[in-house]
Amino acid sequence: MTADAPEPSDDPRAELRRYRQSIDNIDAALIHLLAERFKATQAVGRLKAASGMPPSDPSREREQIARLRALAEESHLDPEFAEKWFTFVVAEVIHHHERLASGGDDAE
Ligand SMILES: C=C(O[C@@H]1C=C(C(=O)O)C=C[C@H]1O)C(=O)O
Repeated sequence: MTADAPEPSDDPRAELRRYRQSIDNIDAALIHLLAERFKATQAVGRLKAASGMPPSDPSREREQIARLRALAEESHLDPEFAEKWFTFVVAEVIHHHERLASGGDDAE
């Protein structure tokens, strides 16, 4: 995905507004993507709870981190940031899985 820079203008406030429209669209897309990701991970959590699998899978996470760091480098995004983002999200996922494993519901 690329966000084209708005045409430079002699009205910096208008230029700022156009950048912010792109930022708002990107933030909305990220929220939708995260919601879909959590739907998928909640389904995994229910499957694991029903079949006695542990909430976390460190070897899978290591593979994901290696993949995401490589993707980040290709995309000129800081790989450290990509890993921090992933670790933050997975911690929340595992928290949900632990709740499901102890018989809790899967409300967010
Ligand atoms: C979703 C899973 O459970 C956990 C959460 C992961 C994730 O959010 O990507 C990855 C591995 C597991 O620690 C899974 O095992 O696939």
